[in-house]
Amino acid sequence: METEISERSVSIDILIEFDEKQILDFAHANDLETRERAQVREYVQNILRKRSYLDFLIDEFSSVSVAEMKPGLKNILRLAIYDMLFMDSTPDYAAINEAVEIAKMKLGSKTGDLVNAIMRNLQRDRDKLPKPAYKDRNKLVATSFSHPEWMVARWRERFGEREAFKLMQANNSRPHYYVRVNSLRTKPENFELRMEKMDVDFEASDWLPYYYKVDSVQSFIEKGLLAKGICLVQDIAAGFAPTILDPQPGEKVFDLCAAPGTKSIMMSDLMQGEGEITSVDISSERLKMLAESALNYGAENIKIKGGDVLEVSLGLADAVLLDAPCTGTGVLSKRADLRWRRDEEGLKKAAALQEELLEEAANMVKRGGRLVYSTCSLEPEENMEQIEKFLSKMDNFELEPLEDYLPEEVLAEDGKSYQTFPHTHGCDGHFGVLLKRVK
Ligand SMILES: C[S@@+](CC[C@H](N)C(=O)[O-])C[C@H]1O[C@@H](n2cnc3c(N)ncnc32)[C@H](O)[C@@H]1O
Repeated sequence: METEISERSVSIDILIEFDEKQILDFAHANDLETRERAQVREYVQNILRKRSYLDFLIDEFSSVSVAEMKPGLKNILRLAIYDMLFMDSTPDYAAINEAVEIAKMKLGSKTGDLVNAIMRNLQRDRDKLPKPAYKDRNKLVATSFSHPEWMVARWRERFGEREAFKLMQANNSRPHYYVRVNSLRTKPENFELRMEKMDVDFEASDWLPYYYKVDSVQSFIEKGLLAKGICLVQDIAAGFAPTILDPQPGEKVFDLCAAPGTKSIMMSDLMQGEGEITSVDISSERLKMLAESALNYGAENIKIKGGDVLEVSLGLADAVLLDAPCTGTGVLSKRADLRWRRDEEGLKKAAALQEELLEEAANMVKRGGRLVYSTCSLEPEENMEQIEKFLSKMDNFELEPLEDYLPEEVLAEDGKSYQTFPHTHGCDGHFGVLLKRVK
């Protein structure tokens, strides 16, 4: 019981900090055991995936509105309601008691009483819970599916309502994961034997070699497979950008916006460690992760360079990857926090930065060389519209066909870009193109 309280308590601390500072920091859980840390992640991500709906219920059952509540009380209630309604393993009395204990401990006995009253009200109506019934369709959908209204409005308009529902349902589901074998460390057949011994259910992908779909990466962490560099946790759609860049052993490659580095590591593997990858990123914190991974994965041909892509001078490369910073609307199932951190202004800013970065990246490609632009966004302004703008300014680049590299089902009709969607492809939403410098 005590550890359960601490998992819940730590989850609440993380959620409070997210409300106050927009920072999602799982380091609060560092003192817990591996499994408890995983439980904290589940709580936090699931509560963020259901946040608007949980807030709607709080408003229905409390005399104080959510808008007036301080982050402490609000997040204790969000977790308690989530526990009661969505955690089959938690009986109602335990959901209530633990929330009351945490409220008393963090905010005093009066708040404990308030939490108790609100939760008892909700428990009484547990089998006939109210449903959101706003006249404004976007508000209604946004509350029911726990997405921000601006996102709902644009997706309903672009995809139609049924399709938008499916996308949001996928964003609200627990995602599948992919692991990619690092061939610098082991062979796929040995890796499969290892997974069998670990009792892991896996499915080899027929899209790209070396990828396996798994339900959880927990046992890979526990057995130290990531720390030993045996495999990488990387969504299969994140592997498309390095795949179409197709870096060859001996080539000179720039990975701009490289940290935390999964694409650099994958490219080092594709190049069999021969040639040179210069991995650039503006974040020194994130570059530390890249440096550690490069060591773990035996990716010896990675050279790390801190700095702003708009300012560094690197010379020319055979192949350049620009995995641009973006809104991340394609990865909302794994990063539930992103939906609450993004807005339309942020989308405009991301698109403006991407435009500058792309022009700069293009200047680093030697004649005859390749440039891949990729994002984990679903928004046209960050994807194809960005490329159309680029091509209207630069007559020395052309789009290359991708059917030799990727399955048809992820390609646009002309075969010159890929875009995956969580609800149709069962993986994260990624976009990418391959550009060749022709003169
Ligand atoms: C989508 S993430 C990159 C993920 C990475 N390619 C991978 O596969 O692990 C975008 C990265 O761009 C970096 N970034 C943002 N603006 C930058 C700039 N002006 N110059 C260099 N890096 C930048 C961020 O720090 C972030 O690490």
